[in-house]
This record gives sequence, C-alpha cells and structure tokens, in this order.
Amino acid sequence: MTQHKPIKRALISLSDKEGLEPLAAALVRHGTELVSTGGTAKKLREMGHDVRDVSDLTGFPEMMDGRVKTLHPKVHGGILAVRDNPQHVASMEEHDIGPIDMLVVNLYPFEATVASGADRDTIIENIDIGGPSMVRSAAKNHRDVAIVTDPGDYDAIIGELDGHGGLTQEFRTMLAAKAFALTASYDAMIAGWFAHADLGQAYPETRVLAMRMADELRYGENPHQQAALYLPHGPERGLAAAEQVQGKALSYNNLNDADAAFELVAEFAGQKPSVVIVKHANPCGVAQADSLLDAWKAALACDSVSAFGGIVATNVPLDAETAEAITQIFIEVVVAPDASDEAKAIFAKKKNLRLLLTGDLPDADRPGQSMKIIAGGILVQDRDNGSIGKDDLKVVTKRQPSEQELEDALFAWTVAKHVKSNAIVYAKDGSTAGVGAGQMNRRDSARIAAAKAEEAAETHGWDEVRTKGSAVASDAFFPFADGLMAAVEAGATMVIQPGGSIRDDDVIAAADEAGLAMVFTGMRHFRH
Ligand SMILES: NC(=O)c1ncn([C@@H]2O[C@H](COP(=O)(O)O)[C@@H](O)[C@H]2O)c1NC=O
Repeated sequence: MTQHKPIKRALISLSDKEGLEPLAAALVRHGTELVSTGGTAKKLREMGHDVRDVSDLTGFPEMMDGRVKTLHPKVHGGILAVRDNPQHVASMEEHDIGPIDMLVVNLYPFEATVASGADRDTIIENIDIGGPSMVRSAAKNHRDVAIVTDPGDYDAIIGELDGHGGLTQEFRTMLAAKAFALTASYDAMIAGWFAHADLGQAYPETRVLAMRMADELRYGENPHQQAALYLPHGPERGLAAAEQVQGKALSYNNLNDADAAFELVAEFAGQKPSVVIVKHANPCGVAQADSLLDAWKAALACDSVSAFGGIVATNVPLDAETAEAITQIFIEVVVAPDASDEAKAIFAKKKNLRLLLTGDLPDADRPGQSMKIIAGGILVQDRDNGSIGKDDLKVVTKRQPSEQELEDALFAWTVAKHVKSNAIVYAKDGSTAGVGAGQMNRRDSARIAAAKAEEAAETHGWDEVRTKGSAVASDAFFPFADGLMAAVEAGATMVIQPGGSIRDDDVIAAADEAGLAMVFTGMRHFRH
C-alpha cells in the first residue's frame, strides 16, 4: 500500500492568499507546525492560527524590501535534506535545521505587473527570487517534501490529509512536476519580457516557449492523433479569446479552419458587410455587399459544393436573416464579432453548430510572428501582415484598369493572401468567382478556379460564367505566360500579381496581346 506521509511542518509563503483559510485549517487540524513569511504570517494570525515567523527560524530579519526572506540554509537545508541520509541528518543536527515537509508557495505576480503597464523598476521588483528557489528545492526533494504551487490543488490536499493524514509519493511527484513547470514558465515569461519588451529583440538567441493546456481535443487532424490546444500565458487573444456561445466542442480542424476564416475576415474590418467561407483552411467563397445577407448569398454562390460543412466568418454582427440563411445548409462553425439575440435564437435550433463570438476584429496589419514545426525544429517568421493599396500598384500593360477592375483586383489580392499557394483568385463585383488553391503549379490553380466558376454558373443557371470580365489575383509572379493565358481563357480582363519574374516581359506581352490590364504589387503572399 502507498504510504501517506504526514506533514509535521509546513512553510507557507503566498502572494495570492486566496483559498489559504481551509488549507491552513486542515494543516492545523492534522498537527502541522506553520512557518510563514511576513504578509502570509499576518494573514494566518488573523485567521487565529499560531505561526512561526520565518525570521525566527532563520535568525535574520526579512530585509531589502523583501528581497531576502527565505534565502537561508535553515530554510533550504530543511527542505533539501534527504531524511534517510545519515550525513544530511548529521548536518541538520549540527546546524540546528528542522525538516520542512510541505511548502505552499505562489510567486510574485510578474505577468500581471507587466500587463498593468507598471514601470520598469516595479516590473523588476516583481521578479520573485526566494519563492522559485524554495519551489525548486522542494520539487527536487519531492521524495520527502510536498510542494504546493497551485491553489487548484488545495482541495485535493485537504482531502488527502483528512482521509489519510498525509500525502503519497505519487501525489508528491505530481506536485513536483507541476512546480518545475511553474518555475520554467515563470522564467520564460521573464526572459521573454527582457528580450521582447525591454531589449526589443524579436528573434532572441534563445527562445523559451511556455504554454498552458487550454483544451484537450478529442483528436487531431485524424482520429488516431492525440491533440490539445495550448495557449501562451497572459491574456487570451484572437480566436482563442472567442466566446463559444453554443455547439459541440471545437475540434482541432475546427480551430484551424476557424482561425483561417477569422484572419481573412479581419482584413475587412470596418468595411462593407463581408462573409468568408472556409473549407480545409482555404476560402471557398468570399464576398462583400451592402447587407450581410447579400454577402452570405454571394459567398455561398461561389462554391456551394465546397461550402458544405464549412466555417463561416463575418466582419459585422450576425443578424437574424443571415443566421436563418446560414442554417439552411450544414455549417460546422460560425465566427462573428457579435450576434443579435434573434440570430442567437436561430442558431440555437442547430444544437451542434458552434457559434464563436470574438468581439472587435483584430488589426490585420498587426505585428507578430508565426511558427511552423518541422522535423527537429521550429520555423519562426514575422506574420504576413503586408498589405498594399491602390497607390502601391504599378500598371505594366498598355491598357489602364478601370476603377471597378482595380477594386475587384485588390479584393481578389486580399483573398489570395489567405489561400494556400499556388493561389489564384478570380473576383468580380466584390465577390470571389473562383478560387484555386494549393496546386503545385500556377496554371493548374488558374484552371481549377475557372472550372469552379463554370460549375457555379451551371448550378445556379447563370447565363455567364462569373470569371468573364473578372479580376484575377496570383499570390506570386507568373513564371511563364501559361498561367496568365489560363486566366485569359476564363475571361479575366484584369490581373494583379507581384511581378518580378525573369520572364515578366513575356507575361506583359501576353497580357497586352489579350487586351488585359495588369498591375504589379511588388509584394508576394506565399502561404504554405
Ligand atoms: N526573498 C525571499 O527570500 C522570498 N521568499 C519568499 N518570497 C515570496 O514572497 C511572497 C510572500 O510574501 P508575504 O508572505 O510577505 O506576503 C511569495 O510570493 C514568495 O514567493 C520571497 N520574495 C522574493 O524573492
């Protein structure tokens, strides 16, 4: 049977004293002697408990604004001594060191201090030194010492004390693992603050990532893959901060697709009502219109086959009419800044549909980084926040684009930025006409996008395929004229692309011959 080791003496030193009362009461009930630092000792006395001050134990006053309180052999010896090691026992006797069986600590609130906008000196003062030192000592000696760092564990500890009079080795090991994760995360936050905030290093020599599990997911991309969502410490941001109003638990693929939809729709923040439909992380229909309902209809019309089981994102709050229309087909997730009560009630009828409300959309041009795991490493890059406006465009053809062509071109360009390479996007009158994604050559993407537009025309019984008279965006330059010619065959009259190929002259000549207007952006948007 696993032995439950009693706690004869506990050192308690807490910044966050929440939940202390029942834990202290349980310890006292089981005959534990309490030793404590200034503020915590005061609190315990207010609760009516006998407490020994740590300064009494060490023979030194707490000093230097609390920088030195527990950093003393009487504390660390009492924690680190191996109880059945005769030499350690002899040292304890020689130096009058008593064993400490439990340490209850939480650390100075470094993260909250940074978040509060405090000045540098205050931030530095909130780097806990004595706390992590004790935590590491106790976690190392978890064979004999219980290290309690998470108030979420207090109840279980009280249960063990009341039920068995002490804690098992397994319990102490679990606590130790948690304690080392805490000190590692704490130091990661401090190192991150120094590198990023204090020294302005976006790519420091050593990068420490500390993340907490926010959700255990049912599985990963496929059912045989285990998966979880991890978030960095600090305030939740972006899609991770969204409120899930209803629906089944979000899956790995839902989160990945919803993020793609959310990032694309954020490009349209503050613009006309816009709808993005994403499938397998690529947009399959994107539209802007005077009403959200019209934007939904236009986005859906682009590729209603692919939209089935898709993810929908909007740039304005959902209204009842749009909610009603969306629920006419099977949609996995809807992401929106907000939703009216009527819209929520309509979605509520679709029990499985996940509705995520994000509040204001993030700035699409914000700085940041993206990461991708490769075998044996992580690729880190600035997030693709590059954007262009009309003034950045260089007309390279004889024909100048019309205002409408320019608008459609910029819209197609914005969508193409969020389509996996090779990306070709046709757009007309503020909505996509065809999206070609993820092909190994540009010509195939151009053909696939055009074929989708033809299919949409057949499905909806339109007289004309919407690529006729459209603007086409290519996420990177056309290395040959063949990709451009595929767009000409589809009826595009305007091209937007980065330019920069050694065969640009051939491509421009082909565009001139076909009577196209073509602009170069000077910026590429590969997305893999
Ligand atoms: N300096 C030390 O020796 C020291 N020992 C413990 N602490 C921290 O002091 C805090 C508790 O202080 P108080 O009990 O005075 O409110 C805890 O967050 C603990 O981690 C210390 N403070 C900072 O380093």
